[in-house]
Amino acid sequence: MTAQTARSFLAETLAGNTAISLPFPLPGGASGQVMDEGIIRFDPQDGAGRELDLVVSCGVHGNETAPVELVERLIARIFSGELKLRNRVMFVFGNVEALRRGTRFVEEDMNRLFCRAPENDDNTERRRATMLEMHLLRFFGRAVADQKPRYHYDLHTAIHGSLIEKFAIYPLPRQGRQFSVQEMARLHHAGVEAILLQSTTSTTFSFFSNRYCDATSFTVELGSARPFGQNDSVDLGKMEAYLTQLIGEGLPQHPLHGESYAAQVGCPVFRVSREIIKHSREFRLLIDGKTDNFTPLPQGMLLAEDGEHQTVVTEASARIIFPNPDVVPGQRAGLIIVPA
Ligand SMILES: O=C(O)CCC(=O)N[C@@H](CCC(=O)O)C(=O)O
Ligand SMILES: [Zn+2]
Repeated sequence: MTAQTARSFLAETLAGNTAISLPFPLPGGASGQVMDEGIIRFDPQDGAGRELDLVVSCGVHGNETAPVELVERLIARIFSGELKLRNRVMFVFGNVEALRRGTRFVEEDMNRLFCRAPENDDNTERRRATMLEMHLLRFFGRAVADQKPRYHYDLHTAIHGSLIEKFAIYPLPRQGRQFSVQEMARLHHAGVEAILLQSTTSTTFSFFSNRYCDATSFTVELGSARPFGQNDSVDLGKMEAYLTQLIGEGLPQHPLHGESYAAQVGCPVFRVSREIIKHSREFRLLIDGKTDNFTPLPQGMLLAEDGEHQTVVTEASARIIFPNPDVVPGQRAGLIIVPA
């Protein structure tokens, strides 16, 4: 692949071309390397002058294409020399086979397969999740050695309508660390309109990088899931500008005013109160599975039944996120959130 054709890293990946060698140096002076199918990393000319190391992933769900198009644009801008690197960056197209098919997953939802013991890698998504973990550990290993901050943004779009279009899930930082208001404010300036603090363990990609790579990590929901080429209504301008700044310059600092999270961050902040787990095939969600994200739930409402077990909304000012009665038993069928 030459610097010219390298612009279509996404097309090469979807075509199954993994044997890609890149010109050295790239026009802006950076070096690039394809690490694996759909995984490419770039190193700045002057590694010592960098401020942070960054992973931007997308396409962990294959039907969520707007973030994939955003990442493809960033890669093309690095190849052309228009975006000059200050920091190391690795881009990940998460579930390549699902992206080819335009489906959320092939055999199993990959965003439920991180942080597992690596045995039973008996399907496409399990093998891929293990491989992605290895690549992140390897990439961030250098930041650990150099004591540079590590960032991971896992970009998604939602299959539900949403009363708040762009929002981020913030997994609890590793033991002894706190949620950072400055990090939340950065995301708000990047177009995110609400933050969900998640204090429980999880099996998502962002939870993995947070827990095992000590990265500041977020799952970021950026609008509605649509097929490639149909994302004009998803405005990713602010997110693209933010990622451009992280790659080419460094971390913006925002003044924090006021006392509450919402005042300091500039947008509502929620915390996950409970996960609704589908334990058996008898599970019934008593609201429509297509209910918009952030829809308020009246206190006292019977929300779900699973055999004898009933889920009643006990929380005041609760809302629902990601309602999905069709997940396989054992998985989460929704989240109840409350103001933080
Ligand atoms: O709209 C939906 O129901 C799903 C959107 C989606 O894929 N969300 C992520 C969130 C991951 C997290 O909780 O960090 C997912 O379900 O994997
Ligand atoms: Zn997703």
